[in-house]
Amino acid sequence: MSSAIQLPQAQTDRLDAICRSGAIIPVLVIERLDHAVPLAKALVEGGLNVLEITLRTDCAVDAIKRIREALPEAIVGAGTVLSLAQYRIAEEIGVDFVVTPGTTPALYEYGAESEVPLLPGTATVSEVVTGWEYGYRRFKFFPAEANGGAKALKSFGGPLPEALFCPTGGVTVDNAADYLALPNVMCVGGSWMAPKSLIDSEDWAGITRLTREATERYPR
Ligand SMILES: O=C(O)C(=O)C[C@H](O)[C@H](O)COP(=O)(O)O
Repeated sequence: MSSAIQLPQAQTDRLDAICRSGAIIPVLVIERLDHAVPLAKALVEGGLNVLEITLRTDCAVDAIKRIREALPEAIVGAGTVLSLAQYRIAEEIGVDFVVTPGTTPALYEYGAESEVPLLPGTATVSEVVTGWEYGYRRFKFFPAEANGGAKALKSFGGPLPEALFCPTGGVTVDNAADYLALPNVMCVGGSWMAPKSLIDSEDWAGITRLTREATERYPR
């Protein structure tokens, strides 16, 4: 069975371009607005230009606006989108993509008709199959490590070889290799290169160092 509402192929193509432009999508929690631009610059300098800013903090929307202005070369997505209202805000501020940690049919439907592509969060095969009914073929797998890690994703590839994933949640510079070796993984997401301790101490050079370590180990 498939829904009357279908994700256009062009949106899958756009997601592919975003998810294939680097092996890693950093997932950022920005608590202070003045951290937004130096943090984004530190990551871009380390070689990552696709950034997911979680809408978990009060300043997240303004942080995205500032980063877009200061770093037009960065591809900026809104993460932790939990509702249609947040999806609309992400559209209004002109993000390049939206990421959800988990996905309801309402979010799948909204994403299929939006100009802004959705990378929908899934944790089970059933959730992937729900997205499949709306034409989705690209997904986030969250929380990846807690849900069986690379072994689980490898198993997803049996019945659903066309579904490609960005595993996120518990991914590290070391275990990223297990995911990136799978044919159904496009890239991984994670916060390890921008830990709260380094952001709080405004150690932007330290964040660039961790980012460079990751991009040198996993060049696209
Ligand atoms: O907020 C969201 O939308 C999420 O899905 C959660 C993030 O993906 C994880 O917080 C990143 O995971 P860690 O790399 O383990 O920190």
